[in-house]
Amino acid sequence: MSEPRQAARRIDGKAFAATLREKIGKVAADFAAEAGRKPGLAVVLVGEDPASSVYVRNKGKASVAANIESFEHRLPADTDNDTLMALVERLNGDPAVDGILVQLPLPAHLDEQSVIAAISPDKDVDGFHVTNAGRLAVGQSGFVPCTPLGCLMLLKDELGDLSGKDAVVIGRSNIVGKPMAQLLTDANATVTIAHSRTKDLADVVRRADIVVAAVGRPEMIRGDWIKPGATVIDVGINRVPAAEEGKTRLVGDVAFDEAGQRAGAITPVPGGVGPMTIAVLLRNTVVAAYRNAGLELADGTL
Ligand SMILES: Nc1nc2c(c(=O)[nH]1)N[C@@H](CN(C=O)c1ccc(C(=O)N[C@@H](CCC(=O)O)C(=O)O)cc1)CN2
Repeated sequence: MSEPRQAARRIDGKAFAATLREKIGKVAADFAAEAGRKPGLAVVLVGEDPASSVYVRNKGKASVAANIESFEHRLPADTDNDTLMALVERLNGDPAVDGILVQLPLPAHLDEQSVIAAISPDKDVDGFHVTNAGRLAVGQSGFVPCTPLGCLMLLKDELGDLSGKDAVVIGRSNIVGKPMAQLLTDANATVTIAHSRTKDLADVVRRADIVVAAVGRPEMIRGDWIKPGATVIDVGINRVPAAEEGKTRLVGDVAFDEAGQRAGAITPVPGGVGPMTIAVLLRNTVVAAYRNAGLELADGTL
């Protein structure tokens, strides 16, 4: 009789992100000594979505702790497109602002695409502007979206070289799925992008050495879909009812306990990919500051 598999290694994104933020803080301090000012990050929140408010507050706190100037702009939920665009234009022209981020999702009456398009590509630290998406697609340096870049950092830390690995990315959003697939391809993995119309999804996942789940459906990826020893990166952050009446809890897109019996390593939710999103945002802001000030940041520093 075979022994039951040992539980997977837990990839600690929270600890990895803390170490990265510390390093970013030192590089930001070096920048300030050289440029005579701190790197600056402007975050714009429209409305009062509770989760978005928390993320924006956390971005401000993390910026300050990493020697980055934080400019927070909170606008009422009924802000119109022209007012938001005017603020973005003002931030584009502000020399103290190196990075601009408009927190998503925006209220339904606002046009997300036109707002993102209005951000200067050189200040687009979210990496959502088509110019930066295009730069990533053709291998030019630009800004890479924070969540997929954070996932890649965790994967490289866990596996080292990704060459020749079979990877599946479940989800094809512009913010996570597509850039993730591009980053894995650039790292010489063989990549499949799966989505809601993929046939036999479980079989596609079973072939993968690397699974990145970004579908936004609680615990959709089951344990018996996971190839033994695979590395599983769970991007999902889903709030579901908890056992205790009236309470909620967070779960990922992967059934963590089941998958953890087969995977070699797996990110938890919370404490996996989520904290990397903010750490990489700070990293992109410091990189933007160096570029905008025309100063040299040695390759591989961050
Ligand atoms: N303009 C942007 N909007 C949004 C982005 C983004 O990258 N740019 N990503 C998400 C939200 N997000 C950052 O904005 C974000 C999500 C989750 C976390 C995080 O640390 N999550 C924790 C759990 C937090 C909780 O208890 O709710 C974790 O996973 O451990 C950070 C940032 C959508 N919008």
